[in-house]
Amino acid sequence: MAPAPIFEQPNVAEPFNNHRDGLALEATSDDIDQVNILKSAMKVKQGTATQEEKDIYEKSQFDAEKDKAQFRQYEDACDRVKNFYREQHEKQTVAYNLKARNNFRFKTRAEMTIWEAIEKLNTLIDESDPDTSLSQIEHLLQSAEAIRRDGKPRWMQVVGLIHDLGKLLFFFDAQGQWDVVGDTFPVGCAFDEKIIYPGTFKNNPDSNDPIYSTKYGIYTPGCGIDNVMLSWGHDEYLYHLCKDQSNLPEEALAMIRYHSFYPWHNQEAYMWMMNEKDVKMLEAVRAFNPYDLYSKSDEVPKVEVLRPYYEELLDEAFFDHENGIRGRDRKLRW
Ligand SMILES: O[C@H]1[C@H](O)[C@@H](O)[C@H](O)[C@@H](O)[C@H]1O
Ligand SMILES: [Fe+2]
Ligand SMILES: [Fe+2]
Repeated sequence: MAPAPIFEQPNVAEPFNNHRDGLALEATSDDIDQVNILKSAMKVKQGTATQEEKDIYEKSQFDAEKDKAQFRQYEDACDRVKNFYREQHEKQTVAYNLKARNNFRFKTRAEMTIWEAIEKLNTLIDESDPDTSLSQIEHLLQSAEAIRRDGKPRWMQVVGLIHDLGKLLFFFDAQGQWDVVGDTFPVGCAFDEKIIYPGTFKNNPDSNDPIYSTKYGIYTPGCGIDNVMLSWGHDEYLYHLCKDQSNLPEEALAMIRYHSFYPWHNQEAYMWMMNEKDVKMLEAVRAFNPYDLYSKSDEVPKVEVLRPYYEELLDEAFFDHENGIRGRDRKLRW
């Protein structure tokens, strides 16, 4: 018997980002003009990115082969990283994930602009990351700048700038860092050996569950990654915020939602979950990954010099067409 749906089941028959089109339908003609200007500014067509500037799939400036040996060396990582993952792998259960999602849905934790969020995040030191000694704001700007340097679309530069803002969760409802940062993995089915430190799942209660410990668990092959419950953290949190409150195309939303799902986009685990849409989304997530990872060695960006440029991008990506508020000024619900 198929298990009952236990978490958000997006209606895959509806066009993605239908929330935007829904708004446009109820709007006045002035609003519709504004939405159209905005859509063309973002080069968004039916919620999907068009090919503009340099193709997002065109090779990045980074030499992935050379850089690979430099980053994500978990075997050599310090105890801080190893302890982080031991705790995370023990505590990310189906039960916890249901609770976290439920809690998320019925609450607004803060109202802040994107730049306020960037500044607030800056005090966090990510315990899961073996590679960066830079602050969060520097990491975000480095990623964005690398995407910009390669001539990628403006919406993708925005993804670089915001992709880790979900780590703000740490200052709200989190139980620690284990439910905020680190790589993600599905819960509700067997933990794959390709997840880093796979041995640390043995104390996760779901490892002994008769259903969750089977290969497919509560899922069916081809169910689509959007229908899978990935361990709760900064990706999922920011994805929901952007889906509801931004004008970003679906490729951007996938980059945000799956950027930490290394077992999938980097190790080819869980391929059996994919549906047709995921083939395209995997390409997008992979196109983004080098900018997240390899930009960590670039020079330190000058925040105040770069800010005006990125505020213009935010104006487009977060333009509030209901109330006519510039994206940079918009107080988002966090
Ligand atoms: O340590 C890092 C960090 O927390 C990143 O923000 C996350 O996206 C990565 O997947 C993780 O390995
Ligand atoms: Fe991240
Ligand atoms: Fe990142």
